[in-house]
Amino acid sequence: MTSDDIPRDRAGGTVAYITDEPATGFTTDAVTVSATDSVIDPVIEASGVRRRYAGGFEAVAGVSFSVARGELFALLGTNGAGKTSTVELLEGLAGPDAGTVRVLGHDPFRERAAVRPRIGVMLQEGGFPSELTVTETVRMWAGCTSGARPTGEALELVGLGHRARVRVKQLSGGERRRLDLALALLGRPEVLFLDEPTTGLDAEGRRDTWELVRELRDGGTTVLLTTHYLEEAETLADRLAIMHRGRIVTAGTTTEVTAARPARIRFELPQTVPPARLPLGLRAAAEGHRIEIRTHRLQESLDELLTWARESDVRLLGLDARSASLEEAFLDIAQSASESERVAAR
Ligand SMILES: Nc1ncnc2c1ncn2[C@@H]1O[C@H](COP(=O)(O)OP(=O)(O)OP(=O)(O)O)[C@@H](O)[C@H]1O
Repeated sequence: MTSDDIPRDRAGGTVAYITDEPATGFTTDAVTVSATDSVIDPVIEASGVRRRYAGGFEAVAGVSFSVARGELFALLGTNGAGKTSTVELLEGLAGPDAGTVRVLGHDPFRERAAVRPRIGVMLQEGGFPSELTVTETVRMWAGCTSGARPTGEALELVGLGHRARVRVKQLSGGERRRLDLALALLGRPEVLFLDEPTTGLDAEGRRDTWELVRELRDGGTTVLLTTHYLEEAETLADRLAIMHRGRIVTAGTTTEVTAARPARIRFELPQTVPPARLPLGLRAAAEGHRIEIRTHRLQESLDELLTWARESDVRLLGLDARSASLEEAFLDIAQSASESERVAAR
């Protein structure tokens, strides 16, 4: 890497990469990752699944993953990556154009009657009759659900007990999401599909929902979650997959997904200390006093930096060192995907 390649951060400082590290970019156009390895007792299985819409656009282009009983699996992805299109196949709302889908050992589309009573579905948009009250809506739904929970219990579960008599049209966006969740939980499902369950919820509502989802998972419910909130996936998911343009480009536990990304060390040098004085292995371009170092050897790099600072009597201002987050991994994927698309378009 030459100094011309060194990107500037938003604060106008310098980003230095430890150069003897493995490449971290993804080749999202070429890679299709399978997340089916070593899953014992799979409850949800997708194998080589494809879905094409009218006009021939392939929204799901060969997706494979499995979810074990009692596991919480998160499907993440860029906008339009194909998450909802995939989940709808698992929910039995459509059949795949190729590949196989199994839920609780059945084809959810062809054997809908065997699967539907055992799953709970929270769609991205519920669409309730707006004139009914919250209670009437739950009762109506309970009429089509075998072994439904009592209405009050379902509403208390999602923190809507105090809104029971309110008309649906008077609920806030966040309250409607909670009502959606109450309906998905009515039949005490073995498998729960949650499509962006906390969109529109405030911070407290989001945390309450996380708590509830965690309790359900701990009670043995298998959960497939799609979300745009990376913190949500990081907090809840046992494993996750990241989709882009119809394919899974990386999958695993949060630790596995972030392990390949470099950690960051940030600090500011006093104005009297030029960056060129940094040890050779950590040296940034000789401009700017805000330094960001990316490294795959966080402990060694930090050790080297702190030793140098102590021996040179230099105070590192605002020192911050952290491993890669899921958000960074995600942004890495989105960025390298756009770059490979730009190259392909040339
Ligand atoms: N009924 C449809 N007909 C044609 N194209 C569709 C249809 N539904 C979705 N698509 C397209 O398929 C692609 C995948 O959409 P999908 O909703 O599955 O993505 P997503 O990952 O859930 O997106 P988001 O995160 O933005 O909700 C998008 O390009 C979308 O425009």
